[in-house]
Amino acid sequence: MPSLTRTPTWKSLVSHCAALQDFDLREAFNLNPRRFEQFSLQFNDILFDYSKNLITEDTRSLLVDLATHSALSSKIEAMFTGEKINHTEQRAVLHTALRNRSNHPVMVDGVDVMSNINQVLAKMRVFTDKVRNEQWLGQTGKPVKDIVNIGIGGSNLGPKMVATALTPYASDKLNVHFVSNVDQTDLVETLKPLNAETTLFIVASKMFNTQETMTNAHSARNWFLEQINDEKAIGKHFVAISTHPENVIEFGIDPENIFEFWDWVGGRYSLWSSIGLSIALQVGMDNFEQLLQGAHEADLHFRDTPFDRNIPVIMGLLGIWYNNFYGAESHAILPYDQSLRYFCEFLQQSDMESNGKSIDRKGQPVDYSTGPIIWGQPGTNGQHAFYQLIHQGTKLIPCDFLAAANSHYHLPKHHDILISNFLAQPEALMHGRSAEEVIAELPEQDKNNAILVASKVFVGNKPSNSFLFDKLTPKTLGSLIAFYEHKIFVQGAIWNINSFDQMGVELGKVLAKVILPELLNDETIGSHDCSTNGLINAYKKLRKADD
Ligand SMILES: O=P(O)(O)OC[C@H]1O[C@](O)(CO)[C@@H](O)[C@@H]1O
Repeated sequence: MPSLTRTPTWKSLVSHCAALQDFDLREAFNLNPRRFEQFSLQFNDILFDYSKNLITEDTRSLLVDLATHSALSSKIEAMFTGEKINHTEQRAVLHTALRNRSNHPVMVDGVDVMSNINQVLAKMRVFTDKVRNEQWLGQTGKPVKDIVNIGIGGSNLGPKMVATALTPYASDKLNVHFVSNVDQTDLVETLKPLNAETTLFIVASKMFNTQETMTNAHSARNWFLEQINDEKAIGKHFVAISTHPENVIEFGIDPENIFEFWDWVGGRYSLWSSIGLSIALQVGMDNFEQLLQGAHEADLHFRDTPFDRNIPVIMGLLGIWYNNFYGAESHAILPYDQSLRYFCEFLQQSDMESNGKSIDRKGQPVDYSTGPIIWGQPGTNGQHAFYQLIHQGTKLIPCDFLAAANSHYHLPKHHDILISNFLAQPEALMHGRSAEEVIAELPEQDKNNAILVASKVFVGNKPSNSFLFDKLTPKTLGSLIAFYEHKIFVQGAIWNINSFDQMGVELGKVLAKVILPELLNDETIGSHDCSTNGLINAYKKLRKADD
């Protein structure tokens, strides 16, 4: 098979992009009043408007051709049916099975994984009901008030994002906290207001040997035992989630308190598994299952819908359009929803750990750009921080805007103000403001001030997608997350990379293991390059001065 960039479809896209150099979105909307209908899709309560993109019908057809010629359909099937598409680690990739509410069998190595999945879901239900109904009592007979999820990466970002997003569904008897950083500030400041008698720790780690999580878990255990000096009490205050129960038992957690998952669940795709226990405790198992249902329906859409009407396929293709043909380096995620304040952080891991790769599936260096830099934060805060650069800077930054038509809260005016901004920003990016428009608006004495006029011009023609949904319910959130997961899949499939390993996080960990013992003595270190030696030795001096 020729390299991606030498395929006829790729070459057609290169020529098409060159032919579109003068494409003007304002003109496209003026000429075609049906552009919104042509380039928007409805899925349940989610409206996906992608009409404000630098595309024509031909662009869409060519991009769909690219997907077709990249064997996207068979790659999707391979994922859903449990083929070991994570070939470097010889693993299936089955987060879709975790939310397979149809219960149709999904086979891995000849075994249907659905029965294990359902058993763990049932165990989660029993446990969460007990805790939420105040039947799970701590060592001193008191019900749980605070839950501390200790985990990092996928064992933190997904649960933290969803638990935060679904706060309106939260039990008012429980507070869920997340500790991830090995920086002691995280644990110390989280535990400060808590009482061991009413605290439940969830140690969440796929491998159960991750340095940050294990260090935090041991310190949490010490904090607990300082207050309740009884090893036996650990069983009532510590539960674990892992694919490695043997490591959990070694840590000292009761085997009864282990919630299992499996090596065919990638860390960054694991919130649907027992890693979502903190979510289920916060919002209840019925709501957790609604989250799964939303994702499942999005999975069916992704698997069964023709590419030109398939939301995650279109999202992935548009990303490729800008990344590979316009040289865009990043993609902004801009939810107009404070509940989604961790959505971008979550997607940074999902996307960048998945598609931050530079070799193809055969181990050959790629000659095209792969995963984008994902960044952003909730509107309207972002508007008062970095939108200046999106509007008037030199870089092309495709944006995703997301908003719910209905808030969970009812203060007068707030939501309409929020939504007016959600609507105005994509319009401003697309429409821009010409020098003539600027001059028309300026007072008479400034109309000839060329510098002022130039500084107020917005070139416009900047692309964005908008997602508008009814309300941020568990089900809608499940669908949105699944769309983004599948968008990442589509791009990885077309770039022909393995989106499901993460070897790039290893080297730093290995080197830190070499450095750690060097910090534990007072000797001057000379075994690294002079910069690293200099920093280590400076740290040791400063640390001593601090003592
Ligand atoms: O759940 P674990 O095994 O502690 O791993 C945490 C995170 O570390 C990584 O392996 C590397 O950052 C992630 O993929 C994973 O989500």
